[in-house]
Amino acid sequence: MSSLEEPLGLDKLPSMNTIDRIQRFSSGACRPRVENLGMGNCWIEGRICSTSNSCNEDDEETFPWKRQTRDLSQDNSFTQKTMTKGRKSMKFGMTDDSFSDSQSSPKCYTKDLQGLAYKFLNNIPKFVKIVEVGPRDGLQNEKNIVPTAVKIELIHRLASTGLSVIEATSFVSPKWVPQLADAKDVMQAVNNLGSIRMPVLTPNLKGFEAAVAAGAREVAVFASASESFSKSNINCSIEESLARYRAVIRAAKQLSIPVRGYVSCVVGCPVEGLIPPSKVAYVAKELHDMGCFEISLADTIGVGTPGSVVPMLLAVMGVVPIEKLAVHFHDTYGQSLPNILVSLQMGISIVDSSVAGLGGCPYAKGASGNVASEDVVYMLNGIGVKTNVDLPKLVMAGDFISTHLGRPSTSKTAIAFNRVTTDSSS
Ligand SMILES: CC(C)(COP(=O)([O-])OP(=O)([O-])OC[C@H]1O[C@@H](n2cnc3c(N)ncnc32)[C@H](O)[C@@H]1OP(=O)([O-])[O-])[C@@H](O)C(=O)NCCC(=O)NCCSC(=O)C[C@@](C)(O)CC(=O)[O-]
Repeated sequence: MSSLEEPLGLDKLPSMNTIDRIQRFSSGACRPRVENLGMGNCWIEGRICSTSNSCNEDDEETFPWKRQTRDLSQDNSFTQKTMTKGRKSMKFGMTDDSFSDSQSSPKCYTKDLQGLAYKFLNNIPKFVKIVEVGPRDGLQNEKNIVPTAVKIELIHRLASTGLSVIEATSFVSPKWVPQLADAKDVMQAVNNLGSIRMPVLTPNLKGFEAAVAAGAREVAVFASASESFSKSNINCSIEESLARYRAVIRAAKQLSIPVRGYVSCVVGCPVEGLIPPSKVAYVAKELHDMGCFEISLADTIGVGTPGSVVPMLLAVMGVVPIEKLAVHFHDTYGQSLPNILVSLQMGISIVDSSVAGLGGCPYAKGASGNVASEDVVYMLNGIGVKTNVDLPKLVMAGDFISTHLGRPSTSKTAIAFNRVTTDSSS
């Protein structure tokens, strides 16, 4: 389709000439050009290090630069030094001697880069489950009613990308969310899509029963860490909502239906401002204890940065096992990707996102679209994390719904992909 389908990855480096490689990476202050690194392919060969001696921490005789890296990493200004030197000479903080060695040994030089990259990306899970929320969170805020057939087609297109979880719709009051008043029709049309999980939002027993009648095999309940948002979104206090969800979960258990739990406003609330991490941890623990198999922590209005997300995650990780936690970011301030990256570094391996960056909550003033699924997959590809999602197909699903909505996708990856595709075909 375009040069993006043949990206330059470090896995391809052995077939490249060393000088060519250095020129490519050192020009442009180390910034990869999109045509080189398109589709976010991983250039960190052997990041999965369990099978590779090259990442053996103790193998300092074979790879003496590792000792140096470890020393440098104890220095607070390590990163800055590394980047500065890297920009100038691609030495990555090494002495001139070690660089000369590397030059005389291309293999070693490649391992230097790989090893250093591994240091930074060491803790990131090898597989991330993407929970696609576009058909629900993405569309719920659309003013013009999207035809049911378009919603169904979107879900089918998303299903063809390899996504394993697609949040299909909500069984909420149509007076509150008119856009999803066709939940029953949507669910009935997609509830047989093989092994793909299709959770739907259920705010109470009434919604749960309607969802099950329409064929839902997984549901989600949604509480908030902010009293004000709880009131404006589901018309009850946090405690009242937890009592409702206990009833939903009891009913779900009887039918062996898994229940996902959301905590909204995990960083900030449009009314209350900053939300204390302890409050988030409390609600997350309640949902977990009552039987939610997974807890999605949602920065509903997208105000979080790694500075506020890390303490929040630390608080929740203290009370809910990390493998049960998902993150859900809205991109109001463009912080979603750094927030996701830091979440992954902390061990989170489930990420919610929305195709084409659709989204927003009608009851959260200031909420913007969710992080775009295309951008998340691109980043994960780039750091060698598997998702099993086909990025070109995902971009096409985003194009489909964006065309229908009559506005461009907000996914930077989709924009870049489409630009390169257009350029290369003209
Ligand atoms: C929870 C309620 C229903 C309470 O709304 P209420 O008005 O307090 O409900 P009620 O129990 O008093 O009932 C009022 C009417 O609604 C009906 N009703 C009652 N329940 C249902 C139902 N399930 N499905 C269909 N109809 C329902 C009920 O039958 C009755 O009908 P009437 O007698 O007037 O004809 C309402 O506030 C509601 O539907 N809220 C949902 C709002 C919503 O969907 N917001 C967006 C969700 S996004 C989110 O929360 C954040 C998240 C998850 O995306 C993560 C993030 O980014 O933060």
